[in-house]
Amino acid sequence: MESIGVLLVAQVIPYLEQELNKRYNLYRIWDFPQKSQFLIQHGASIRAVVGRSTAGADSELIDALPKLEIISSSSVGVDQIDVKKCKERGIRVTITPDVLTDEVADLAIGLILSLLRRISECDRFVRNGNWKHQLTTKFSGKTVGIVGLGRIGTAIAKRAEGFNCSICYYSRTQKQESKYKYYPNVVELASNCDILVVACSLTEETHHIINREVINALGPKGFLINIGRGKHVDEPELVSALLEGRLGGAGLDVFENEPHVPEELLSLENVVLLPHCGSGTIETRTAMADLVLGNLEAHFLGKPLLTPLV
Ligand SMILES: O=CC(=O)O
Repeated sequence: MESIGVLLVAQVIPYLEQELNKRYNLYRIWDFPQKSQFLIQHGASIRAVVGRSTAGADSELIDALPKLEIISSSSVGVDQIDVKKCKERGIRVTITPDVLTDEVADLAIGLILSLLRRISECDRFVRNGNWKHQLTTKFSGKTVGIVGLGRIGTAIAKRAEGFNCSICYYSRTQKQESKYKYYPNVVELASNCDILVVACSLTEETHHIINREVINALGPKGFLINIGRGKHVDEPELVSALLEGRLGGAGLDVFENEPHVPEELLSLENVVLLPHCGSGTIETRTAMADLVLGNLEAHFLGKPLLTPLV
């Protein structure tokens, strides 16, 4: 397999990069300052692309790789991949579902606790030599509204139940098997919960699903948690709602234009800001890497893919 050309389009954990390098003829896109030059020289030898949540393969890249057979992404989201084009061209797409569900759900609960109990802020007090006691907000028993009751949304709901929270949700269609209260639109969900958690995938329909109306419905005592994608939220609207006190607070693992974080958020104490690290544990990133490697191996040996999307 050493002769198979594989293009790595994003930095991944060293283990994955080393394994890819051992097994394939690996090209790292960042080694070539002129991407267009790289594509002219090597585009025709690339049979696989490996990406992650921050970079995949858009239509332009796919067009420049005539021999591309498979895109193996170390992520559950595919918003960086032109999936429609892959279907048209018969290019397989694999992702890393399930192995990261617990991690992302754990982080959502961590964000909720940090935001409501102001754990990050209190830590900053103590580090600065202050011993300030302030009253915060209780999490146990609150109503948690979840946008998108898929694998991750369900795992968050289960964890929140452990805090005696009432759970409600919005998704495109009501889940008949779910015991949680369903709202047919996000504004109604936001009006009826204390903490709104965004856990759906990013599609054209869910782009800016959290808009001014939703934020206002959540209100000055409401909290927004986003562990999905930055583009789920109309970020300028979120920033002005926080500055104007129309929203109680926000816990954000993702931003609209990563790694850019709106300047205004940096000085607010009612926000917790994380660098898109939902699945970022050694255990989970290693499991994701193994799935990427396993999918590539299966493909090139002509075996069934482990976690195919397309
Ligand atoms: O953001 C993380 C993922 O899509 O896996």
